[in-house]
Amino acid sequence: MDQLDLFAQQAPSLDRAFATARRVRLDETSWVEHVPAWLTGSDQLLRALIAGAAWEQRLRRIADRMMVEPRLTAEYPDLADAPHELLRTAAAVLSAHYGVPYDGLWINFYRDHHDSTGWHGDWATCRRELCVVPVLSLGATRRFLLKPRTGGRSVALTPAAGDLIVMGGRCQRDWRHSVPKQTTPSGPRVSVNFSSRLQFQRS
Ligand SMILES: O=C(O)CCC(=O)C(=O)O
Ligand SMILES: [Fe+2]
Repeated sequence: MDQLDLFAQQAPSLDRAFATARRVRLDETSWVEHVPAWLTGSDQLLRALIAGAAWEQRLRRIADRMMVEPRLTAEYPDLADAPHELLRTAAAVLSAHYGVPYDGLWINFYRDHHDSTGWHGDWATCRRELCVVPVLSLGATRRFLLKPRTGGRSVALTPAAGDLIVMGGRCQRDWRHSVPKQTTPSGPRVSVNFSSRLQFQRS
């Protein structure tokens, strides 16, 4: 086994202290936090999810046309069905830290740099005024952008493998987020989005 394989097979470890967290205040009531290297040794998890998650090709209505989403998605409304034990541990650590009981997941697979997700707010999973939505990145580094719903300059984050992005406050109402296509070739990326039934209910 060479150095690279040894590194790739490093045992996974979660930073329960969130020591690297950097919070960006988007406006008076919205924020986003970037936690670099929150999960180290994430390579095995990436491979297990690509190989074993229940991937579906979804359609999305844009204007009056149904478009094939340029990514695959696997949804686990019940955390008990999560396709990897480490995701249940991650949900428990996030719940303790952010004070929200995460009990479900949806996972996205961006097969290469052509895959993307357009500007949106997470309506289906956040109907409360204030939500905390963690997204764990695995695999290739891609740009994660946020911009105000009413327009204006975007804020760019570049989550790498094992980084956590957490959107909070009124971010799902007042801001939009996206993962744009890029011209530079990239390998696969998987994002794990944590949901909570508590946040489904309107407040
Ligand atoms: O892939 C990401 O980092 C974000 C995914 C996302 O925003 C979503 O699925 O709602
Ligand atoms: Fe989203």
